[in-house]
Amino acid sequence: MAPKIFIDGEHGTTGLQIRTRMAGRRDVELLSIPEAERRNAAMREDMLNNADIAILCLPDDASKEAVQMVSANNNVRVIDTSTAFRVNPGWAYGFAEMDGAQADKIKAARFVANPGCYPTGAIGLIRPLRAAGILPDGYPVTVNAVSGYTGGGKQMIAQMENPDHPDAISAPHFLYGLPLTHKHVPEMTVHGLLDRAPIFSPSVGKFAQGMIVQVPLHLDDLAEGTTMESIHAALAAHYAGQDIVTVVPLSDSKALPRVNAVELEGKDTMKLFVFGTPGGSQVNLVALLDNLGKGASGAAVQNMDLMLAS
Ligand SMILES: NC(=O)C1=CN([C@@H]2O[C@H](COP(=O)(O)OP(=O)(O)OC[C@H]3O[C@@H](n4cnc5c(N)ncnc54)[C@H](OP(=O)(O)O)[C@@H]3O)[C@@H](O)[C@H]2O)C=CC1
Ligand SMILES: CC(=O)N[C@@H](CCC(=O)OP(=O)(O)O)C(=O)O
Repeated sequence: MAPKIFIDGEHGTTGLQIRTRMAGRRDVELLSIPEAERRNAAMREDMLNNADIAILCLPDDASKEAVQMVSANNNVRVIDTSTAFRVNPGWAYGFAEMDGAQADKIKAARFVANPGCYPTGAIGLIRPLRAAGILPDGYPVTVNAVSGYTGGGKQMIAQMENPDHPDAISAPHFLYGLPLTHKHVPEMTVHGLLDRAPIFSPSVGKFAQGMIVQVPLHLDDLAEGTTMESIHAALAAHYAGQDIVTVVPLSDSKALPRVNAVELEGKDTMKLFVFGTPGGSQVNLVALLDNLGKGASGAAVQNMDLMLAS
């Protein structure tokens, strides 16, 4: 019998994209409730407890309630796409490529926390350099990023697309998270293996799906002898043997005049770049992804497939 999957929040931005990715799959059975009943707690509880895997695409508080609804039922495994459980040690962090053991942890887990979109890029760049001893303790890491507006869910989509919305946003590009306390900082710190929280400055552009995450570094303050080439080699070695996270060869990135935030729209992969001048003293590490692809829905489906393979 095909495993049963219930997407709680299936009519929201992340949920809809997961459903689209599952369309036509015969190896799983999708449980569903009508859009008008999406907040019907009794129906949701019933679906949640009849699923083999429940994928939660809800705000944090609703995710916590949903986990309560299934906590006593060991037959149900959970993938949560919210921020609620990402630094909870009882949950496997759903970024399979972040180190060699992570895919097996996800396969075996009952509870999997899908990463945030920005942390996917930031951790993808930082963690291999911490693990290789290139990025030393105490380094003042900064993370600057731009996201497509779908990252803000149904509410921000309406604000950006409907000029008559009472809180319409007309800016083509804006900074937010200005108090520097964005909810993704703990996750970047813990899973980036950082001993010091990064300064994180997010922004949104007037495009639906896409994301650029930048981590600029001074080579003089890294492990002795670190070069642009050695950083690239460490990233390339870390991500060898799979094709979801790729490290763009230096010979290719050197020839690029610009990086297009929407290049990977609709894709579930991530590209990493090392920019700078050979022999120079600085590099800019860049991650390119779709906030709803590897940054959310694509990662959730990848995690579901790993769990089903166990
Ligand atoms: N958008 C993105 O790029 C990313 C989103 N995420 C995370 O995914 C989760 C979902 O976000 P997103 O899809 O963007 O949000 P949306 O607002 O687009 O969708 C959320 C859905 O959940 C429903 N919902 C809200 N509260 C409840 C409740 N109490 N009970 C049942 N259903 C409820 C909403 O219904 P209603 O329409 O009635 O409000 C809506 O259908 C969030 O935790 C978000 O942080 C993670 C990574 C990236
Ligand atoms: C553009 C935008 O608003 N982005 C969201 C993050 C999207 C994401 O990764 O979702 P989680 O809430 O699940 O972490 C934000 O900054 O809150």
